[in-house]
Amino acid sequence: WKKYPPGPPMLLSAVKIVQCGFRIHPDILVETAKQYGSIFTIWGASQPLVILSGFEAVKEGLIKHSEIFSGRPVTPFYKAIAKEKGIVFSNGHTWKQQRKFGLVTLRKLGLGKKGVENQIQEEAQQLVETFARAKVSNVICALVFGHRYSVDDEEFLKLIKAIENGVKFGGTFFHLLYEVIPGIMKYISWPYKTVFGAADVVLSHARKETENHRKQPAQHDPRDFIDYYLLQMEKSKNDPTSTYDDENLAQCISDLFVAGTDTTSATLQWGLLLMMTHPDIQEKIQKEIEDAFGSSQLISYQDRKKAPYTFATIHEIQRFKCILLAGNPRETVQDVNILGSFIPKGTTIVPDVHSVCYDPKLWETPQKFNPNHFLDKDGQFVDREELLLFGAGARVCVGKEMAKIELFIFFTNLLRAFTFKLPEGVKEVNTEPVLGLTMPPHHYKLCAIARPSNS
Ligand code: HEM
Repeated sequence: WKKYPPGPPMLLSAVKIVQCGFRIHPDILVETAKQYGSIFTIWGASQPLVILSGFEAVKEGLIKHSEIFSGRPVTPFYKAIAKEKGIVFSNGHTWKQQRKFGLVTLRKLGLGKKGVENQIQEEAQQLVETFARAKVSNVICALVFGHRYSVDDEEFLKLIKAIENGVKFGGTFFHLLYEVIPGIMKYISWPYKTVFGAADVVLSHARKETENHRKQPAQHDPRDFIDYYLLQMEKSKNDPTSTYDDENLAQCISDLFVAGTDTTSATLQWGLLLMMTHPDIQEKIQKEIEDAFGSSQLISYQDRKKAPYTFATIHEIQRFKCILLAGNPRETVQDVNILGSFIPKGTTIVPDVHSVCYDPKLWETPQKFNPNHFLDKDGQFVDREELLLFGAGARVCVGKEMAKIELFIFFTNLLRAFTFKLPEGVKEVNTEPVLGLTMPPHHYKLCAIARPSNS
């Protein structure tokens, strides 16, 4: 029996989870921290979970002991889905090699530079009412497959639906049941058909695109992620330590879609909802955008410096409507002592990013939407390390730069083109999140009024 940091008894943890309808509410973790301190243990579906609560504990774990906390727990369900391939659900040598390749290749393809930015600008030009998920996915399509899809392409819509279904399943009752009884599918398979089917759709699509690329090899001038990967496979075919193979490639592609679509689109959906409920802030942003770029100038990420209030608001949207239930789980790869607590090797760690977003010690008005949190007294943007929405340390989000560019360019173009209001007769909008691993708003209707200079 290993020793873990203190926390509520096993039964109490289980009761709380059941009380919440098998969907842990982020507030439970904050409440528990008040009683047990910033490092405590709760008993999850099949094993103890050590929670790091508040900025100091999360930073100490993810940044100061970056390597020790760099493992990813691979639970029975995620093992069945991702087979420990790719980036998100791999560990050790495979993870190191695939992650490094992913980062380097995304950078080569123009992450943070011109390439991907042009793609994002192109998508932003086509702002339509069904923008969010489809537009975000199309940026990844262009990067990975080398082409985009029309938003009504059936195959593309199938892919987006599959990603949505995959993400929605995380944290549900049947997900937790699988983690506790991995053999459950032998007895009841129907709850799992949709999610395994969704994983199949994404992986089959990845394999089909890979075959198409093989038929037209890039040779010396790789055009996209798949081209780079195939060249790397060829280069390292005699290296016995190589993990570059078809299965890792398909899983990397799936990872980029699944990790990069719902996160960015949920943030944008919250952004528009908050603009509807805070018309004064929306107006201020529109004025800033108009003064800086007029009504037609192409907006690039570099331009964020000319729009500090807008950039600060995007960060505040991320803080105030933190889309992560807690933070992506990690695993300790060796025994460690942090802030006086001993945590054994192989423990699942949940960095509670939510608690950091609302920590009254860090934010002037934690419960209020307030872009000033990211502005200095002269109205200039201040980047704050306490905003840990992309994780931190060895496993920090691979798409962080890309997501930042997307959020800025999509958001500014949307607000330049439209004013967002509640539809006629609607007085209120539900501002509670849909509980899950990623937490978007509930479906809502908005009224997008074309702004005079754009109509
Ligand atoms: C607003 C948008 C996004 C948010 C909030 C977000 C957040 C995160 C978080 C919290 C993690 C876990 C980090 C950790 O373990 O500490 C992560 C990992 C990851 N993200 Fe993102 N992400 C976003 C967009 C993207 C995009 C656009 C891509 C790809 C193009 C992407 C690809 C990945 C990958 C591959 C990982 C796994 C890294 C690893 O395990 O080594 N993400 N992201």
